[in-house]
Amino acid sequence: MSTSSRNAEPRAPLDHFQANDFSPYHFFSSEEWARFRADTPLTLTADEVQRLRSLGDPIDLNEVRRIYLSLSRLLSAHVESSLLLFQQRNRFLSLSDVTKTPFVIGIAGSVAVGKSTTARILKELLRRWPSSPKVDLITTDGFLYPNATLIQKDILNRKGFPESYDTSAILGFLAAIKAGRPNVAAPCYSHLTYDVLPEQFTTIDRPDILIFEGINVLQSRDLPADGKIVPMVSDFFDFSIYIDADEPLIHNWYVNRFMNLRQTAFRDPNSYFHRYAAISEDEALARAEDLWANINLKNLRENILPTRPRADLILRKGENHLIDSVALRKL
Ligand SMILES: Nc1ncnc2c1ncn2[C@@H]1O[C@H](COP(=O)(O)OP(=O)(O)O)[C@@H](O)[C@H]1O
Ligand SMILES: CC(C)(COP(=O)(O)O)[C@@H](O)C(=O)NCCC(=O)O
Repeated sequence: MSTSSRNAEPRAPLDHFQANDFSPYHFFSSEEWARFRADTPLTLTADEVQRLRSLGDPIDLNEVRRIYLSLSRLLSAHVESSLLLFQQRNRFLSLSDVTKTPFVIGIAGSVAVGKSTTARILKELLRRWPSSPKVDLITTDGFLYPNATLIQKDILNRKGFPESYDTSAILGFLAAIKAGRPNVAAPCYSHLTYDVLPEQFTTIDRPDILIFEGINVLQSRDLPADGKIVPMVSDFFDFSIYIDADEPLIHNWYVNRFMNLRQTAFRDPNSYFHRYAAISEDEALARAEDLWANINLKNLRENILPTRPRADLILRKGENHLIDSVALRKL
């Protein structure tokens, strides 16, 4: 069937999900993936998983066992190899007294796909490894320009698009982390006030592992006209994960979450969306659909999904947020 109509839904490019000899990925069903956990112990309880999950994300202990234990085992192998390589390079360069800098894991994907849950579950699993590494988690929303700046630039309705982030600040933050600097400050964002929190920072002090999560972490920058060489955010990553799902599913998760937030967070008078707690269900639904279609879906198609082929690992979700397949980049 031809899809030449201008109104036709563009199809997500799923080519790298079709296993073939030329694909840079290995593909696994969730059942195949689950077997790679081997004897990795389950170190989280059902209560802990419930506390870690975001609103609307039904992840449970079974999903942690099925998907996250294999991931934890794989990441453990990567962290170990990175340490080994670091030691071998120091021997090669006759360096002593050099401290290993953090292993950085990037997590990308659409708004409302469940990146925060994945990031929090991973953080807890990794810090419970026998070596007890120090694991920190930072989200890129703190690096959004404050609403006042977005309004001044007339791009409040482009929140989440590349131009709404202070990318130089992100690069500066990651460069400092990778240089092993102590007490590196990251700005904080509040989904309640829908704005960056002025003068509020999280301090990151030389963790063993840093998880860096956000819709934009695998994006490249336009090359500056002055020919200056600029790194990409992902140049600082040792491993990257993309959380994937079909558009209609993410659309449902976004709209359902918005409607659920009306009964919870939006009731708080400090919520930026407080006014949507009081309007009719139909009006609220129309607002959620509008935010999805005109901001988040647009951003997914234009700026987020195109970064998927850069990920080392793709976790693809089906109905109910359950991961149904996994793609792992071949080495
Ligand atoms: N308007 C809002 N008010 C309160 N919490 C929100 C709001 N929007 C999103 N959240 C919460 O913020 C977190 C991040 O959501 P989001 O940025 O969409 O990424 P993801 O769903 O991929 O984790 C989630 O825990 C979500 O439930
Ligand atoms: C802050 C966000 C860009 C999400 O960033 P994320 O934490 O997913 O990296 C998003 O939640 C957002 O505010 N989008 C703008 C449209 C909306 O209000 O949903």
